Amino acid sequence: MNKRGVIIVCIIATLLCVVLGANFYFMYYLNAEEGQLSSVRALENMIRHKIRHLKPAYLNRNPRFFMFRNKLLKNYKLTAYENASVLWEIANWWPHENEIYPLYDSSMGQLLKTLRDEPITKVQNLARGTQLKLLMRLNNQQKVIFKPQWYPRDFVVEGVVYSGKDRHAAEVYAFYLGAVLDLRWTPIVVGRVVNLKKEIYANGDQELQHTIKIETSEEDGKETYCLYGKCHYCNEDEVVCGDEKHNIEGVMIYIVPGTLAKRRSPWQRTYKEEKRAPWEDDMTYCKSLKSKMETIRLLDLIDVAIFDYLIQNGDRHHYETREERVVLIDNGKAFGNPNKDHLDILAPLYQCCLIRKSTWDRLQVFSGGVLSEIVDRLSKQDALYPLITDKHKRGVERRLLVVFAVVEYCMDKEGDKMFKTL
Ligand SMILES: Nc1ncnc2c1ncn2[C@@H]1O[C@H](COP(=O)(O)OP(=O)(O)OP(=O)(O)O)[C@@H](O)[C@H]1O
Ligand SMILES: [Mn+2]
Repeated sequence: MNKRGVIIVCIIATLLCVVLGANFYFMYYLNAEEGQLSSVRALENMIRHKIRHLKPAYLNRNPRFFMFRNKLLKNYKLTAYENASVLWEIANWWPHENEIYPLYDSSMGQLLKTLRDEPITKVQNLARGTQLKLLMRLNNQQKVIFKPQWYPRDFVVEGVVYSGKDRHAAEVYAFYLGAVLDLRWTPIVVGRVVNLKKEIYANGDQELQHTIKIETSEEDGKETYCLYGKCHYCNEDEVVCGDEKHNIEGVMIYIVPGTLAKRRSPWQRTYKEEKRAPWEDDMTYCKSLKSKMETIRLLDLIDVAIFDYLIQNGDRHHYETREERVVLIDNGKAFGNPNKDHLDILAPLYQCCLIRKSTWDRLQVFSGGVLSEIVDRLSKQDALYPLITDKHKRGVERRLLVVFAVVEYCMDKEGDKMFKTL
């Protein structure tokens, strides 16, 4: 070969290398991505398969349910009381670690009634968190947090899982669901219709009054009160307005006594639609967590994942702890879209394949349509009943089956060692 020939061969070889190299590089990434994608898909297919072949015990009513039903209904029944102060004092002694209230206590029904009936004596904006909320004082004594209604029950929040504003009634639902599942880690919450003029504006401090717009109709002179409040996302164009009697719906959230610490969730989303978090693509994500995090904390977070999956709260970017145990504060972003289930809220369960034995036993008590039914029965007394639409109720049942299916999938993988008693 002459010199020119050698140069041409070299150029061709280099070009080939570059093209092939780039191609291999590209193929490598394609495969890696496909591998991750297929593992998420494979899991979904596995769950689909498991759901089709669920044992009848998961689909039928569990006779053990009757042992719980009457006790629950009795314990949470709104009951007349004499002295609200005494009840508040009792309830403020209740919390122990992350258990906010006792399993059964004759004061519970009375406490619920105080939240419904006691006079609101002072109101101010509460600029904690990012959404509109108020701090209210009941009968010059007990402080509660108030979150107002933004949407009617049948409003479908489109978009990503954390879209939209708070769904006030979800906070009440979460309280009763926690009670039923024995995850008594939520604040005590009661729905209430409140008068924006006579109860909020009239008892509000100056700063709050400045965040309420009063408009008078030129036609009939009728006033409309609209609150925009003070918070990160608050602005004058997004308001909660009273009806013709100035009433608004909202929820009274009992303040959890003690110190809460806020921590970043390991399964936090990026909150950027174009950017995915590591846990979203890595099915082995839990492996490293298991060595970094105490098992009890991990088990708490798995309970939280099941709870959040049932109600479709995909916004637990941080979780809060009380005495080193996880509490379920802020459940307002649940029940956004009844037509869509976000399986990835369950990632802590299917990636770690661990669950507290007590949680697993408890979930099975409420199989066969009973879970949504008992929450419905309990919440019948609430001022906001029905808390959710029938479509959302069916969603809760559908997702409970998914939880059963995922646990079955984990049992195949891990056997009985997936159940923990911590
Ligand atoms: N019932 C409660 N008892 C004690 N503290 C509470 C209670 N509810 C809320 N808080 C405190 O107020 C903070 C804000 O409340 P919350 O998380 O409900 O607001 P948010 O506007 O939804 O916040 P974010 O936008 O971060 O989700 C909480 O982080 C918590 O520290
Ligand atoms: Mn929130």
